Amino acid sequence: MSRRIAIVLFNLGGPDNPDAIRPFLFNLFADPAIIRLPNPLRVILAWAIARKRTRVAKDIYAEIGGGSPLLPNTEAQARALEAELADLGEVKAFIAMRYWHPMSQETAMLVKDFAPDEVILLPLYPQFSTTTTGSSMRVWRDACRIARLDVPTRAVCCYPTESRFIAAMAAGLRAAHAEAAAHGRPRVLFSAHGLPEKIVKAGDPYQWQCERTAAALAEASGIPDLDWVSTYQSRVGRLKWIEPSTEAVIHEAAHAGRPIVVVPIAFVSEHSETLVELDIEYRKLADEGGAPCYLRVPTVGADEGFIAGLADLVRAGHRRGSTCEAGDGGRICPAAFSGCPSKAA
Ligand SMILES: C=CC1=C(C)c2cc3[nH]c(cc4nc(cc5[nH]c(cc1n2)c(C)c5CCC(=O)O)C(CCC(=O)O)=C4C)c(C)c3C=C
Ligand SMILES: [Fe+2]
Ligand SMILES: [Fe+2]
Repeated sequence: MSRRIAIVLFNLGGPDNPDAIRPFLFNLFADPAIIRLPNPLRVILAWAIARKRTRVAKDIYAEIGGGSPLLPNTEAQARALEAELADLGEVKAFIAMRYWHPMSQETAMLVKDFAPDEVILLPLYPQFSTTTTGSSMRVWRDACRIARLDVPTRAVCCYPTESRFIAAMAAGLRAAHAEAAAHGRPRVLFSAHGLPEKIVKAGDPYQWQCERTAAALAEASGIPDLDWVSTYQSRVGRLKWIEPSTEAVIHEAAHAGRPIVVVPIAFVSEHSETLVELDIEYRKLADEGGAPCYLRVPTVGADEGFIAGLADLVRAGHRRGSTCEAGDGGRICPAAFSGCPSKAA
């Protein structure tokens, strides 16, 4: 009989309509991985921040029809991955979003109904952060307990330099760079979602992994003398976030009259942070600063090579247990390894 394998794709989730924005933001700020305060303080603060942020967020999501396309885009990746892995057995890819539906508890019930022989957790975050993959793994474990889902589970923690992910992004970079080069020497920004600096100082490996992705991508592009820099976008709140900010570097490059190419390296599909922040807000900044050209490289989405790379990670997890593509003594994903549910099959 063929093996039944459930793949659980982790992503952040996004509000699917304007009324979902406030509860989505509440869920985000109530996460102890995001706001590191004890309860009831955290929940009170989450309620207040969500209330205040809702106005800004409604304007953001209004630019893309009032809701996030993250779920349909993740569903397309799920279907592509199932097709790519059909030879392993009966493979079904489920989606567990962290802050909006379908969330881990709903998904754990669906996985239980599927009755798999094995579960493989696969974050749609190439770089590990305690705020994203770490947080999703923690709630997945709780959801499994509640759903009484007790199946051998393996986890992929991260894949910051996975060769086919990098190759797919490099192809997009080469195309944008060639177009921008008609206007002068392009300034290339490898832009990742930022984090409060204190989370990185507490040991989160995300920034270090983002820099490895950027370096791998610069190298794989094969563009001689590429002028690139790692930057961080999407700052919210009053804390100090990691630098340099994507906005500041765009401002500087635009005022220097340079063509600008922005490559989102921590997102693997399109949503508000790419379609609004990068394509509308930062483009405006570049135009106003006088940049002769502003191009944003698309995310990999359901690109054939990228999906094949994810499939390789699943196959490695299927064979060996918890996988770490770098395998460098734990530096790359310490939290994932001490925390991810992993049972010998
Ligand atoms: C690499 C991925 C991400 C990290 C790391 C991350 C950390 C992080 N995010 C916030 C606050 C917000 N993020 C918001 C949207 C959002 N964030 C990510 C990814 C990462 N976040 C994605 C993919 C999205 C888009 C969701 C969608 O539109 O579908 C938002 C909501 C939008 C807004 O109001 O700007 C907030 C708020 C914090 C505080 C944080 C780390 C501490
Ligand atoms: Fe975010
Ligand atoms: Fe790893």
